[in-house]
Amino acid sequence: MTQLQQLRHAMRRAGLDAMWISDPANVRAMSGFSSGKDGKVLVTHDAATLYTDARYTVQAAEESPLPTFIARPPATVEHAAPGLSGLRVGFEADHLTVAALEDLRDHWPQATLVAVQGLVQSLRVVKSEVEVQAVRDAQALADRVYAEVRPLIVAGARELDIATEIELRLRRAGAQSAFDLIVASGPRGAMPHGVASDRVIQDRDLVTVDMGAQLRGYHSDMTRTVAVGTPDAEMARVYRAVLEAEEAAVRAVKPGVRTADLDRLARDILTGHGLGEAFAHSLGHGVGLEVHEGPSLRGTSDDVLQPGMIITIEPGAYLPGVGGVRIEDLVLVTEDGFEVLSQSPKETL
Ligand SMILES: CSCC[C@H](N)C(=O)N1CCC[C@H]1C(=O)O
Repeated sequence: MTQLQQLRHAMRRAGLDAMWISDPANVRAMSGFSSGKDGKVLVTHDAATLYTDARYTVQAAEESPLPTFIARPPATVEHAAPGLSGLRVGFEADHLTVAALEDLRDHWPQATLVAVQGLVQSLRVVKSEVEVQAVRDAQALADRVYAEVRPLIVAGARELDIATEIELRLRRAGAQSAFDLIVASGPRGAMPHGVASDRVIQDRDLVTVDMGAQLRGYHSDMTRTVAVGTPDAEMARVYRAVLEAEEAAVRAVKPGVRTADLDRLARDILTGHGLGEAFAHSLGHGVGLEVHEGPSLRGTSDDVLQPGMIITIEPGAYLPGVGGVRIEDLVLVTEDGFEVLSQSPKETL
């Protein structure tokens, strides 16, 4: 079943006659149009239309099988209005701005607008073979770039130099960075989102490199923490604890497992090493058209692993004023277990 067919089933279950899709990743998922932020999709039970403007006439025709209406707002919503009279139309409450909602209300007075959350996203958590291949290719590229750049992580280099090298190599390969590159050395390692700064890497630093490629719209995500010279004994201990938690959580990945239980497993190991408080975020997340998408590997999540999900396993320990460690793999949930997509070597400290 295509994602569009799945969406129509989901719309029926939610009592919706139509769905106005504005979230860029959802626009891309439903239409194939890659400039999702400048597109909208209207799906009813018997039609689906892509709306974008004249800057994208050629691109939309090349990328999307959907009939396309080229116009700028408000002509787009005016075009849709007659067909929506008397219908219950869902909109994406976690994306549409208040102003855009007001606009829909003004132009579709005969429709009942229904706030919907996560409906299209839920159809994206299990990946098709084509999607898995796209993420696989993105990760393979990231692994290659990491191997090229790892030797440059030495005392005297700036975090920004490392990030620039990674970015340049991704660009040359026709991809781009999946997010603002995290290169956090020494005490900056205590920042889970420590994007590369002009700090000069010092001997004995641990350096956390969190990187991903975005290729054909799909993302990868991987973290390695590396040592420059001989690290402090306490940080080496923290590294081994995080590695133990990461590897144990990866090994536990299989269909039917609750993601909250995976988070608990990693957290308990870190707690056993006195690092429970230092693990300041969830164990991971799904990866696909967005770098952060479902399922959530949060302690409070009700998500359950299914074959075809692609997730990160990324425990960390962050010690303010001292430093930090994070180790992250990108993992495909298979029919009987898991496959680790990220192949870059991890250091033994
Ligand atoms: C801004 S994208 C960050 C990618 C990274 N791998 C990641 O997902 N995380 C780093 C810290 C925890 C986790 C997150 O929840 O952001």
